[in-house]
Parts: sequence; C-alpha cells; structure tokens
Amino acid sequence: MVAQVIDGKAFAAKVRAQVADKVAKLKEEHGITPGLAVVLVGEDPASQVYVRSKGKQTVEVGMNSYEHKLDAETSEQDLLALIDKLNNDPAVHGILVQLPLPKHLNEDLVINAINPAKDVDGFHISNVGLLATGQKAMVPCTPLGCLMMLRDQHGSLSGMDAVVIGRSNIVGKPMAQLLLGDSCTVTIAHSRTRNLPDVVRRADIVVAAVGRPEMVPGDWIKEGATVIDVGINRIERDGKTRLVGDVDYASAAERAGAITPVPGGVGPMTIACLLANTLTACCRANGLPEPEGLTA
Ligand SMILES: Nc1nc2c(c(=O)[nH]1)N[C@@H](CN(C=O)c1ccc(C(=O)N[C@@H](CCC(=O)O)C(=O)O)cc1)CN2
Repeated sequence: MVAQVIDGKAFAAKVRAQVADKVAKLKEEHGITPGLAVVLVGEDPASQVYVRSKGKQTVEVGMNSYEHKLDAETSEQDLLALIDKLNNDPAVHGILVQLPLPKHLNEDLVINAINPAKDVDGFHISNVGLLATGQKAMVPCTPLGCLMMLRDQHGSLSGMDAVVIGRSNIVGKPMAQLLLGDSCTVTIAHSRTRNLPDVVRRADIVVAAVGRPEMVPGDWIKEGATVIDVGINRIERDGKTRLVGDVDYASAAERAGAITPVPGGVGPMTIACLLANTLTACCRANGLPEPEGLTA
C-alpha cells in the first residue's frame, strides 16, 4: 500500500480561510475584531520565526495582532505584570506566551497567570482540567490540528484503536484526551512502554510526538493505519541540515493508509488552530455562537 499524503499546508490554508470568513462577518455584523497578543521573551531563533509567522497570519485573517518582545533577562514580576495588563485589555481576546521561556522563568506560574478564557494555547491548568473532564475548554493548538485532520480523513473516529507516542503536557496528554472524547480506544505510550512495536502495530491511528528523529520505523505500522507525525527534528544528513519527523517517513508510507509529512504536515496546523482558538475565545467573550468546525 502507498499512503495518501495528508497535506497539512493545504489543510491549514483552508482553516485560515474559514477563520477569515468568520472574522469578516464578526466585524460586519457586530463591529468586533478579534485580537491576539503574543509574548516573546528572549531571542531564541526558532521562537522568533514562529512569533513572526503568528503575527503575519493573524493580520492576514483580519484580526488585530499585538506583539510584545521582551529581553531575555526580563524578570518574572515584569512578565506577570504584562500578562495582568493583557488579561484586563478588552481588545485582547487571546494571549499566548511563546515557549520555551528562558530558564529563570517559571513556565507553569506564567501560564497559569493568563486568564483561562484568553488562554488560546489551552495550557492553563483550568483548561487542562476542563478538557480532561469533557467540558468546554480552550484546546491546545497542535493536538486540535491533528484531530481536525483525523476527522477529515475518517469522519467518525468512534471505536478506532489509537496510540499516542509521547506524554507531554503540550501534545501527548491533550491528544489522548481529544481522541478519547471522539470515542477512540486510546493508549499513551512512552519511553518505559513494554513491547512498543507491538503496541503500535495494533493501532488504526498512530500519533507520534516524542521528539526523537525517525524513531518509528515502517514495520511498526499496521497496514492501512493513519499516521500523524508531530515531530519536528533538525538533523544533519549528507552534510545538509534536514527536517524530519518522529516517524521514518519512507518506510511508514509503504504501509500506512495515510500519513502526514514533515515539514508540511502537523506544523502549519498549529498556527491555523491558534487563529481558530482566538476566534473561538472572541465569540465566547461576546456571548456569540462558536465557529462551527473550528473547535473540538
Ligand atoms: N506557546 C507555544 N509555544 C510553542 C508552541 C505552541 O503551540 N505554543 N509550539 C511550538 C512551536 N510552534 C508554534 O509556536 C510551531 C512549530 C512548528 C510550526 C511549523 O509550521 N513547522 C513547519 C516547519 C518549520 C521549519 O522549517 O522549522 C512544518 O512542520 O512544516 C509552526 C509553529 C513550540 N512552542
């Protein structure tokens, strides 16, 4: 079997077009423009690129973008003061603090200072709890993007066997909650999982989110399974820097029914879902119906 390639770039463009359409209606019918504030602390080169893309795409869908770039030495107190200001700014519907933060800042403390209703990353402990208990939450962008692609591929996911490899708070755990919410039978696998190849071979859906280049070989993949590769790993090969996922794409594509590439798979969906979450937060803040098809 040769796998269908799930084009995340094209999918993300469709999501952004849907968001732009709904933002235009919000402005026209209610005079409201959603606003997203992104906070970057320090000069991490990858983070700078992601924050720039977020600002550009926010403006492209018709939303207001507020960028706050702070020194690497910014104190926790100053960062918390900025978050407090954004929490109380009615023009700001979504707040995102780009991760990772410099080592001297306590990530949990900072994230939990964001008003949960504006926490468009879905990382605040209240949103984590709401998602885990099946209540209306802000849902982390990368897992939301994966869920959208899986629903598009299969329609209903009910009863499917899903394995999530990786147990991070940002991807693995929320991904498992979302799949459970769609009535999958879910296994969370990790570095201590026994017989990992056999666990993965049982799965109709494999989500790989471990951050280890090409760790999942094709012979772990059940014939016809859908493979979602969340990994973005920079490696040196043949004297060149290349981006690879957590799945060995070439061998997995020979067995999978469908697979996301790296780059151009899950990655672009992360920012598209951030825009979708900002729109959702804005609708909720104004007591308006949530945008259909853009939430979990
Ligand atoms: N506060 C947050 N911080 C971070 C998040 C997040 O969701 N919230 N996720 C990542 C970084 N990230 C967005 O912030 C992100 C990562 C990757 C991509 C993407 O489109 N990747 C491309 C490849 C890009 C490249 O060449 O490097 C792809 O996969 O095709 C978008 C956003 C950590 N921090």
